[in-house]
Amino acid sequence: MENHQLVLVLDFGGQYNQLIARRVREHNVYCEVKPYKTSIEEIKALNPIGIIFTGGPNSVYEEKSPKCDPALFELGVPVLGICYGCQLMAHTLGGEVTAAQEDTAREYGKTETFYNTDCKLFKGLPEQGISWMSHGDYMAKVPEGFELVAHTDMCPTAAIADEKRGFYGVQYHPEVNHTENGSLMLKNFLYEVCHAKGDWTMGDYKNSSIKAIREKVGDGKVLLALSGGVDSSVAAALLAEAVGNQLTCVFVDHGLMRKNEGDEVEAAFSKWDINLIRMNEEDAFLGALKGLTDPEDKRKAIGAQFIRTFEKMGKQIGEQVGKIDYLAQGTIYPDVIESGKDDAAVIKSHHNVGGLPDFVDFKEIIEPLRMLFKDEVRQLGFELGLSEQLVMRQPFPGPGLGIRITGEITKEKCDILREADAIFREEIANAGLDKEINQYFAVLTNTRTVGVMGDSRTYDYALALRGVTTSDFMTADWARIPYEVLDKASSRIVNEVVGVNRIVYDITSKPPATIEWE
Ligand SMILES: Nc1ncnc2c1ncn2[C@@H]1O[C@H](COP(=O)(O)OP(=O)(O)OP(=O)(O)O)[C@@H](O)[C@H]1O
Ligand SMILES: O=c1[nH]c(=O)c2[nH+]cn([C@@H]3O[C@H](COP(=O)(O)O)[C@@H](O)[C@H]3O)c2[nH]1
Ligand SMILES: NC(=O)CC[C@H](N)C(=O)O
Ligand SMILES: [Mg+2]
Repeated sequence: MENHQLVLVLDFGGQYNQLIARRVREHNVYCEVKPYKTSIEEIKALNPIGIIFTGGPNSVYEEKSPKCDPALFELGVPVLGICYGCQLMAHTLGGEVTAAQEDTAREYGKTETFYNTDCKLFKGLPEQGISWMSHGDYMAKVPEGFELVAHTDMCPTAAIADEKRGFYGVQYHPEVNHTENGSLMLKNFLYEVCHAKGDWTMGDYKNSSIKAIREKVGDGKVLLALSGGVDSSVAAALLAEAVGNQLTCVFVDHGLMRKNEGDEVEAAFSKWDINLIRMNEEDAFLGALKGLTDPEDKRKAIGAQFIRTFEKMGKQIGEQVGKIDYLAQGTIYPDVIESGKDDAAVIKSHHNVGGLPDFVDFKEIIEPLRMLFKDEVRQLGFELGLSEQLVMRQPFPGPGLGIRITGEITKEKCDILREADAIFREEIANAGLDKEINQYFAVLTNTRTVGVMGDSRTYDYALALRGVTTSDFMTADWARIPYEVLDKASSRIVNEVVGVNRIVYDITSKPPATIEWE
């Protein structure tokens, strides 16, 4: 996004890093998160208007803890350090950080904090408020040139500033909601200190993406993987606007779709002015999954089969329209992060990122939404004129029922799950809860349990129902679905679906669980 000002977030392994990026973008400034190891050359090339250091689990005085290049402080670019980032700045510039002693500060949670509102960071804000703390280390000495600009009862160094050089550090977490006015403190850093123009809006993003796609693709041809979900539909609308009929969309019916999904997608997109091809690949996908039980193996098999199908389609379509160089996908930021980008742990390999095979037979993969969060994608969808019904759909993962069946995947299990899931979704819709619950579905466990039906013993699958509320799908809470709705869904499923004799409801949040079971 070379047309926008950029704030760089350097990631030291904190828990709230994505939240920092969100907050910055909410203030209309484009922001990217990069690993702390990013070289000084790369940072210079990015030309950021400001740099934010995140928190992190380490202690700066330990030899092996992540550090930054001191040259970073010579760039003339303002820096805001948060928690570990603040301690690192102090440590690097000649201050001293130690483990907190009993009479100094070890603070956790909501803490009354006093601010010096002459400092730019706190300009126009109240002198007192709650901040969210999470630290066991303490800045015993702050570097030369710095002043103390906030304190708590326990901690004299709740915030430090060297306003001349534009360096600020806060011991608390301004990015979390628990910090009163935290978002406005970040805004002050962006506008008062970094002099941001506020040039990141979805309208701008749309226009500059369209321009960038046109420049890249020229008169080349693009194959877009269209699932009918929110992300790829928004990507399709963007590409259609950018390159018109140089675009062909392929919808793969992999046999792991929900009930009637294939027909619905085909019907919905037949109204669009795009070339759409529906491809039935059930045998290929179920074949690739045969005998696999480990979730990561299954995800990787599905990811690889997707690409093989796209390559096959690329060749076939290429014979009619000319060679296809580009494969486009609706990959979004959480897909990238959760697949273990940079130093983050691999949670699960999303089929379109970590599940990609090593070799992909296209010149390039185009992913115009790769830097966006889900709600930003939705905003872009509205900007492109897509209907609310499409933009606000609940997400459906690319591997489909493949990650909702534990153990080996067979056609029989897919059929059982399809029926049960359709009933659950119907009951949620009947209860008018389909907008409130952000994602809801059934999961077929690999556990069979004993039941009694019509006076005889059954030994069938236990099925789980899952419903979550979330805005960004990075964290989620389980939905408090009324008992009557669960009751209706449960009794209908055991009565109508052969092969299921027990229903459980999943009451775990994310973290510690994830939304999908695999
Ligand atoms: N059945 C499919 N056919 C073609 N492409 C697919 C299919 N399933 C997934 N993809 C590709 O993989 C990408 C990632 O899938 P994902 O489910 O995250 O996104 P989505 O389906 O577009 O949106 P949503 O998250 O709302 O379901 C999609 O954007 C699309 O490019
Ligand atoms: O396209 C996708 N390919 C995948 O491999 C994949 N894995 C999870 N998801 C979806 O991502 C969101 C977060 O899910 P988890 O909490 O299970 O990681 C939820 O919305 C999941 O449905 C996927 N989507
Ligand atoms: N949240 C953080 O960044 C913690 C920083 C450091 N590990 C401390 O305990 O003080
Ligand atoms: Mg999807």
